Amino acid sequence: MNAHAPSQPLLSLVRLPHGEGIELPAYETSGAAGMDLRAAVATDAPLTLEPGKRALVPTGFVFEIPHGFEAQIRPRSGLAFKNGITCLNTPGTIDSDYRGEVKVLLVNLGEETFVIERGMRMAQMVIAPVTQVAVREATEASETTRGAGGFGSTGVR
Ligand SMILES: O=c1ccn([C@H]2C[C@H](O)[C@@H](COP(=O)(O)OP(=O)(O)OP(=O)(O)O)O2)c(=O)[nH]1
Ligand SMILES: [Mg+2]
Repeated sequence: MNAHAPSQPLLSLVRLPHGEGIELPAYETSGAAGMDLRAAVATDAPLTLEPGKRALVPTGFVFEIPHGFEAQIRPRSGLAFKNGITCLNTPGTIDSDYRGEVKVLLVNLGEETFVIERGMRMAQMVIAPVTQVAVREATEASETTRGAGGFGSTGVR
């Protein structure tokens, strides 16, 4: 389901040679927040991820994120729960001006070796609006009730 309504921001994808035959990212259900990303590893060379090891897994695409948005690469909860596979840098940040291949930094926090095969839905991507702020240096910050309290200052109950 990749139909484009005129008011929707448009994500353009440029397929790389090793992405040939990989399905485009898509929302799996009508209310899905994320689109699943598939692994563009070679069919005859699946990626073996030993416990404790990490790997940068290709998606096979250059993404042109619309200006004013970012893509956040996040783990899939099923892979995390069943296999201990997660994204090391979650959420990974894809800038709207990035024109390289999007890759997913997976890490195996499980006890078993995990094999990533071509076409496997390995992670998901959420497109989110970004606000770029103006920055200035100031001599003092405004007063608040919280003040400098943090890191558990309000308790747990
Ligand atoms: O999971 C990720 C994270 C990043 N990137 C790409 C797209 C992103 O726009 C670029 C830079 O990412 P980031 O800013 O997180 O990395 P950095 O270490 O700060 O590198 P740079 O100095 O290139 O910004 O790398 C990915 O393909 N996958
Ligand atoms: Mg950066």
